[in-house]
Amino acid sequence: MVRMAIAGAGGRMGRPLVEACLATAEARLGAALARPDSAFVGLDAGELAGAGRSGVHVGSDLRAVLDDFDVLIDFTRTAATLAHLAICREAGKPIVIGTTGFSTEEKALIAGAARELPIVLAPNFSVGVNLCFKLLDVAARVLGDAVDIEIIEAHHRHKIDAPSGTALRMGEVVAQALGRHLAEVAVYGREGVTGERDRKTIGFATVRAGDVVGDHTVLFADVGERIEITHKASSRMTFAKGAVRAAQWVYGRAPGLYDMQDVLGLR
Ligand SMILES: NC(=O)C1=CN([C@@H]2O[C@H](COP(=O)(O)OP(=O)(O)OC[C@H]3O[C@@H](n4cnc5c(N)ncnc54)[C@H](OP(=O)(O)O)[C@@H]3O)[C@@H](O)[C@H]2O)C=CC1
Ligand SMILES: O=C(O)C1=N[C@H](C(=O)O)C[C@H](O)C1
Repeated sequence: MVRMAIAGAGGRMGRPLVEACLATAEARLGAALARPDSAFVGLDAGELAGAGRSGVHVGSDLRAVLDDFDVLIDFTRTAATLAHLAICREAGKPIVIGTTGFSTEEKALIAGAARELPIVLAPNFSVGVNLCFKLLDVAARVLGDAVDIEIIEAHHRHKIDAPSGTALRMGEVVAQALGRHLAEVAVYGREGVTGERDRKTIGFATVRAGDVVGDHTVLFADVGERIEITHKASSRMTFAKGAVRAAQWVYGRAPGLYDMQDVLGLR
């Protein structure tokens, strides 16, 4: 039985995370957290998630609940996740991080903490997206430098980072398969007289609209044919179930930086 704490319990991901945790026989909801000034503090976390009474009330101080959980699941904002990570590092608590939008320096900080702590960091916890990462690697190796590669993603109007963490990881997967460095070949949007396309570039296009949960397409376009690998999420529960699975998997592991490919045995 793994006891889990959910950060950002009132958020779009926080609520399905609480629900997924409560619905998993081998997991227990140990704690739920929100900002100190949040109207959710004091509410029953299960009721807030629409999953019925859990007996766990939303708190606002991670240090105060350290004895109540084994693994923290954090899908919040970069600054909040890094603050929670510092506390987990002191306390030796594993952490599952779903937050996206970290800078290179912030990713290095997380990697540093993983020398002392088991951490699962993944831009997408769905099984389908992680399968797509494998398919993209194969597609890029087979198609090679003959094709133009473009990554198109769409998300809801509230998303604050772009391109999505998943789109960036897709870019890294195809770039690595082709022996390119994403930082050198990425093109983030186009405007004006751009000139002809340089074959080695990997283009990103971002759509933000309505309530789109998360769509990703990688387009491999040759002359005469094109291949599209697409994933569409229709429920956040797919991410939440994956994160709860990751929390069960990471508990008791050696320190290290893991991702969902490790959890699913896809590496
Ligand atoms: N890896 C994956 O599979 C997925 C990752 N994500 C990522 O998860 C993150 C959250 O997304 P989403 O749930 O849509 O966002 P929301 O804005 O709905 O939720 C964020 C939550 O974090 C809380 N929060 C923000 N700042 C703090 C803080 N300083 N201290 C404590 N709590 C804080 C918010 O509280 P308040 O509302 O009071 O500000 C809110 O409850 C994003 O980075 C997103 O990209 C999303 C889906 C899947
Ligand atoms: O913010 C979201 O909603 C999502 N963010 C993740 C990302 O940035 O890749 C994953 C998912 O697509 C939903």
